[in-house]
Amino acid sequence: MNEVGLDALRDKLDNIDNELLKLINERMEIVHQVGVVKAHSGGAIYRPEREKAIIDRLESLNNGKLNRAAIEALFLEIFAISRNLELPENVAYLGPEGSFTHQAAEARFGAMSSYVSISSIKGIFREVDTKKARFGVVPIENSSNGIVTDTINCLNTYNLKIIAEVVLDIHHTLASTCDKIEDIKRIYSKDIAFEQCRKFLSNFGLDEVEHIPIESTTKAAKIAVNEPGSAAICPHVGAKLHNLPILFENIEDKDNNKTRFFIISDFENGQSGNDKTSILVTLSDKQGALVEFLTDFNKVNINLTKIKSHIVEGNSIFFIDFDGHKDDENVKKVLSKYDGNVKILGSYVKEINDI
Ligand SMILES: C=C(O[C@@H]1C=C(C(=O)O)C=C[C@H]1O)C(=O)O
Repeated sequence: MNEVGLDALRDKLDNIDNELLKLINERMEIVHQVGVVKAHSGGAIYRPEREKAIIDRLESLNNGKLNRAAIEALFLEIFAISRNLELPENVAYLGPEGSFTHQAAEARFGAMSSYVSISSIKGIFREVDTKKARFGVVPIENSSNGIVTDTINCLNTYNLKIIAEVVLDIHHTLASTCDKIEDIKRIYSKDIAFEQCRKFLSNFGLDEVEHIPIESTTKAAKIAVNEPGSAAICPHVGAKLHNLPILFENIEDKDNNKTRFFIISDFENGQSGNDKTSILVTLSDKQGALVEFLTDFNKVNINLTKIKSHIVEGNSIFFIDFDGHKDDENVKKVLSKYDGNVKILGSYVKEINDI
């Protein structure tokens, strides 16, 4: 292409960008007005169900080159920036920087929000409970390692709400300053990451070297970069963040390794038409109690998507997910029977990428 053609195309782009800027600013002005209405009515600024409805509508209208993922990436960033102009949002995540939870937080809250790295799940609940952070992001389960008990315990103890779920595909890398695998004498990572990469480690004789479990995979990269003879199993972003050369990508045993995260806050979502609800249930210690509970859900046509038993202070409780919103008539009906035994943890928009 000659230079004249390029200049003409760039002029077109400049004009489009000028229009986009004008329109986005106009949009921000309206968001501001919505913010004023909400301030009067006491409504929450962040409305995931409304954001989903906008993305669904845009996807159905779309006849250009953008796919759903691209529309989502663009608009979630625009929503996050709008909300942030209204009310700067502090988001507490299970740190350190670059952790999978940090990635989940950024996927939802965009680049403009302010993030606080917290070193424990309980610390995140405390941060949101004391209103130091508006939102908290915590892992709830991994497809290979199951439920995260600390998160269940905190959901049981604190009166906070799950307002959204995020599911991330989890990929691990082996990163090290060593040029040869044989030079690796020890590997740092999180305990569950060692579990998830067992086959890879054994195939390369790395099950024989010392495995040092630490609290986060990104911290593993930070340590390994300063320690000759060591390596880290960490996310791609973690290795990049600490300038640790990546030797192997995607070393996890299962290629559909996923982690589900909850976003917690202190408000409840309205219905979106495509919701999921999480509850904790204590059932009486008599024969058939669980069967009766499940049958009751079946009778009102509620699809249970997850049921996990969990022990809290010696008592068995069930963590249950089902399709529907807590304000749906059939949900209200069935839950009223178990009043006192059920803690509703939150109703939120169901993610497409399920675990
Ligand atoms: C503007 C609103 O508030 C927030 C911002 C949104 C937006 O930018 O479109 C959508 C939903 C909310 O998270 C709203 O509720 O309509």
